[in-house]
Amino acid sequence: MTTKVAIFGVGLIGGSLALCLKGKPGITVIGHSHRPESMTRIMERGVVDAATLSMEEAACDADFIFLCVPVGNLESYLKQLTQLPLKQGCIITDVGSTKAAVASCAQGFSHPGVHFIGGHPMAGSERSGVDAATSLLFENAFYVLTPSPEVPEEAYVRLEQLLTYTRAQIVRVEPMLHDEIVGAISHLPHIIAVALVNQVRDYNENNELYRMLAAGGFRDITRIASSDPIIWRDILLSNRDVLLSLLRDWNQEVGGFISMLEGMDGPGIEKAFEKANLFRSELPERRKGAITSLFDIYIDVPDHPGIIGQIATELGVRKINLSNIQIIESREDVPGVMRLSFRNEGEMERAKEHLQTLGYTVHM
Ligand SMILES: NC(=O)c1ccc[n+]([C@@H]2O[C@H](COP(=O)([O-])OP(=O)(O)OC[C@H]3O[C@@H](n4cnc5c(N)ncnc54)[C@H](O)[C@@H]3O)[C@@H](O)[C@H]2O)c1
Ligand SMILES: O=C(O)C(=O)C[C@]1(C(=O)O)C=C[C@@H](O)C=C1
Repeated sequence: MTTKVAIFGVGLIGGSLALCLKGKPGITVIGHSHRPESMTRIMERGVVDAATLSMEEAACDADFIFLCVPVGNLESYLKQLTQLPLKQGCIITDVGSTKAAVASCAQGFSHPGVHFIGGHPMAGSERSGVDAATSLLFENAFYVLTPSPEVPEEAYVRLEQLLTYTRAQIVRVEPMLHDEIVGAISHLPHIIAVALVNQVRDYNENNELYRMLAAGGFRDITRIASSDPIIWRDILLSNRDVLLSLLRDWNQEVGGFISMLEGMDGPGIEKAFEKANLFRSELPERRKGAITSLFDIYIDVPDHPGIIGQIATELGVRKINLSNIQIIESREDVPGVMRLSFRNEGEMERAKEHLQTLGYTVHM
């Protein structure tokens, strides 16, 4: 029996999901695109089994429908879908970065025998489009599902099972709570990054040295300022009330620093850094296998062609078996981080020791 998965919006997230599912036993992935140019591109990249511009063709007979379009388009896609003859038992889900708005909109559109379950993979990138898609995107990340109480447990479990191919860890959260939390840990940081870049951009108008000297700290905190404007316009507007409240709190945080500086409050500044340092060190290690028990190390590497081959050869000659190797967040002219995965602790420790003797900085 074939499971048909339809993906509407085959960009970064839709394309990555497609790559996780395509080729898996009994699964056929069909991509829907709203523009002929992107349809050609998704076929060229080979992320789906078939692609179509027709909503009906993509949706008809689908067992699962993933809406991977900007948040501002979700309502219109849902509306159009519910007017189509969908398969009994079909599960419609989305990947939007806010959950309350789509949940309330889904309440309004009923389709007998079809269930809507909101979703949000907590993984992404500042890049967008199908060219940035990768099957590894969700590995070990959290994947939030926000089913309403009416969704039968059987449907929830079916979606959860399909999502095991992403290798993400599923968590169930109420839509509004999701928006409050994700507002603070994702949406507010995007606003801060953009505001900071624009502040420095203004100073740079009068002095190019700002741009020239911008180094690690500025780049680390502002990577996400390069995110897609349309995607983020929609996210921020959709989580407006939460963000207004978070921004007021943020003003207080900023005000705290103003007071400490005005009052030459050294101990206060120290305490702020200590508190932040402690909380940050307790964040779950995003890249470490919560599900798989991979043994990973991270090394800083120069971003130049051939570096993967070089490291693999170094380990190969010492008969240290790698199970995976990946460059993470590789950016122009700054060191990239390479993740090396091993099947057991022994191999990992030997690799760590050897790479350190070669002068690499190794992080666990
Ligand atoms: N970027 C991230 O880090 C991230 C992470 C998790 C979830 N999300 C959510 O995933 C969804 C897709 O984001 P993405 O990063 O994959 O974006 P993307 O730009 O890479 O992909 C969006 C896709 O939607 C298609 N699309 C269909 N109708 C459209 C329309 N009317 N206007 C614009 N595009 C349209 C585009 O062609 C494209 O294929 C968004 O809802 C976003 O909130 C994003
Ligand atoms: O890593 C990034 O670039 C992201 O922006 C990913 C990120 C995040 O803020 O953590 C962005 C939006 C999502 O909805 C989920 C994840």
